[in-house]
Amino acid sequence: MNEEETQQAELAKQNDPQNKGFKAGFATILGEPNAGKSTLLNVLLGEKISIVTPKPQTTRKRVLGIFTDKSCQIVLLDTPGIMKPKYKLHEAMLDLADKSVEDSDVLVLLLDVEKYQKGKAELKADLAFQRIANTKKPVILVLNKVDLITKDASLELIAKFSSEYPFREIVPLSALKGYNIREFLKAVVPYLPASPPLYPPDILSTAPERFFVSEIIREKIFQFFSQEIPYSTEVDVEEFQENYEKNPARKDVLRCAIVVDRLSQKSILIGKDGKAIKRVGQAARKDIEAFLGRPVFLELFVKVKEGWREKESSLRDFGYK
Ligand SMILES: Nc1nc2c(ncn2[C@@H]2O[C@H](COP(=O)(O)OP(=O)(O)OP(=O)(O)O)[C@@H](O)[C@H]2O)c(=O)[nH]1
Repeated sequence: MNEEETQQAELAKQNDPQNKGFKAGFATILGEPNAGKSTLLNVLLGEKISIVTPKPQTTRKRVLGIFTDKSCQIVLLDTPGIMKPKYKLHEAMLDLADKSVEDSDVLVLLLDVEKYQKGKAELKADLAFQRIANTKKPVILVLNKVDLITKDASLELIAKFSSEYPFREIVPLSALKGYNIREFLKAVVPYLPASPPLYPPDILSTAPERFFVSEIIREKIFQFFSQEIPYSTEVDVEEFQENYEKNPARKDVLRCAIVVDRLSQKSILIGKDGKAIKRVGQAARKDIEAFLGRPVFLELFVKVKEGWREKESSLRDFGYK
């Protein structure tokens, strides 16, 4: 669908009397790094649209995931994991999270229950909770990863958290196992305003394809490199030639820069005889082709932008501002 067709579909829907009783609105998912926000978003949408890795802080920009069924549309705002800011990059990420909160009808606080069982951690120490503790918006608490604790432990936590804050609902679930996802939807929908769909029902996200391309490459870097490399890296899709649609004998061409923070990181990313970057490229190309549903030629190269995480201009270029 081109932009004009999308707008027409939108208008047609707004005038459709069958939309009576429909609810639509924005929900922001907040949690500390690794709580499972991206996993939840992906299971809700049934497609891998937010990157998931076992390392904390892999989500940086907010992804607009859109869940639509017969009676509702939930526009999900995925926020970066809430942490103590160390770099300007982190401050910009937290500003994005605050902006998502402001734009929401309902907030979803996600906790990793394993951290909380047997009094190991306290709700008031959770950085995501602190960020929204004074909000007037309705907050739904999601206890994620209940597959890792006993039923009794999960009931104990529900009782404890409900005495600590007036959560509108508390939903125990497992995003990874897909357990209790329906309950989650049922908890969110009452807090959405009566409204026709805000977006056409067949789209899952408003982010452009090049965004997903860079996210997939970033995911591979997180998988294949350790220590500070992934956290110092940004991926910039410099060229996206869409050849395949016009001529299926020609692949789309993607030229992407992996931007690093320091010169010493460049040789690590490239690896001996270019082996490391080749591995990233091969794995990313496979996933990009699966995501786009067409063959691509992927060219990766490394660029050094000294101290980019601290520079206002670089943060703006990469869309954090
Ligand atoms: N056992 C279990 N593991 C889970 C569950 N949900 C997520 N995980 C795992 O927890 C890790 C972090 O999940 P993510 O979805 O990337 O977490 P996130 O909150 O988006 O993390 P950031 O991107 O760092 O903000 C991954 O290894 C997931 O597989 C769950 O319900 N049960």
